Amino acid sequence: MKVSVPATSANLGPGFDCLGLAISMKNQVIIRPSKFHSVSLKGEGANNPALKDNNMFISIFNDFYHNLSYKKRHFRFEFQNEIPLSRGLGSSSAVIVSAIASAYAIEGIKLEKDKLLNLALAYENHPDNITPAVMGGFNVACVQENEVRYINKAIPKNLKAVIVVPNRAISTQLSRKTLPFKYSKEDAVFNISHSSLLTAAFMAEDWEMLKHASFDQIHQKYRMKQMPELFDVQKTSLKEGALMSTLSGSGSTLFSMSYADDSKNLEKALKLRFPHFKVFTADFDNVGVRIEI
Ligand SMILES: Nc1ncnc2c1ncn2[C@@H]1O[C@H](COP(=O)(O)OP(=O)(O)OP(=O)(O)O)[C@@H](O)[C@H]1O
Ligand SMILES: N[C@@H](CCO)C(=O)O
Repeated sequence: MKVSVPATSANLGPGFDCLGLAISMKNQVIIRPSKFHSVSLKGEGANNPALKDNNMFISIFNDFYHNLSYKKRHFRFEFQNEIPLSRGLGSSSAVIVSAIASAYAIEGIKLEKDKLLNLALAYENHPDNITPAVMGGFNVACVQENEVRYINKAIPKNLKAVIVVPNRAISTQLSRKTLPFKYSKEDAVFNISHSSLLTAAFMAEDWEMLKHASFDQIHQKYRMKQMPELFDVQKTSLKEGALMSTLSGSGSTLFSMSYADDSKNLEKALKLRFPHFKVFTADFDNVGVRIEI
């Protein structure tokens, strides 16, 4: 059985904890019944001993599997990870979503995507990464009485993600601690209006509007101060043809969106200017979690 989940970029500037989209890089796991428990890790995190000894995927998988199955079976887990850890590309959401989906799939129990999303919410209480991880595409989501309410829209092929991954990780938990406890009415109005305009721009496919809508007052500047070079990455991206350029999730990655025709130049300019960071172009993912029995 094979499950794969795409990377995600959350917040998209002003949409703190509510906007996110899926990117075509994935974490994949193959699970087979086996005589003994065993784990193989390739790609991102392969050299991280914590992922072998105390793996979040395996602990979530076991929680669900033991509830769903009366059998006591062992498995071999083969992980192939493309999503870098703690860089703001939804690595934790990918783990949560794939672990829950795998526990159901291995027992042959059908799990609707909406139910999967709501189960994932117990592990990540903001829905902006888990929703695109499950559904793909662009998503606006909020939580009401422990349920995710969302609207989803596919992203056309003529747009690309241009991604700058710094060489330093930022944990979401720590990055949330850098944010103020209170905001002014002006900052609240700024973010509500920009987030609404950005959502409308995605729905109407008015890509030029992203150049005006993607600004934020409530989280990016506080977080980016931890790595001031990111302000420069953002400025360079917007100057070199990005439609929008935002801190991806809680950082440290900078996500830009551009027309496919402009993406090569943008990638080249960023590679030249920031040779110590990983820069690449990716498609968007409009499918979300994939399960092959
Ligand atoms: N492939 C993986 N296998 C097991 N655990 C993982 C894996 N990827 C991430 N994790 C767990 O998730 C943690 C990172 O989560 P964190 O929320 O800080 O970053 P992120 O999800 O990459 O960023 P963001 O939520 O901003 O997009 C890691 O410290 C590890 O515990
Ligand atoms: N909305 C979340 C995304 C990262 O998990 C944050 O900005 O902290």
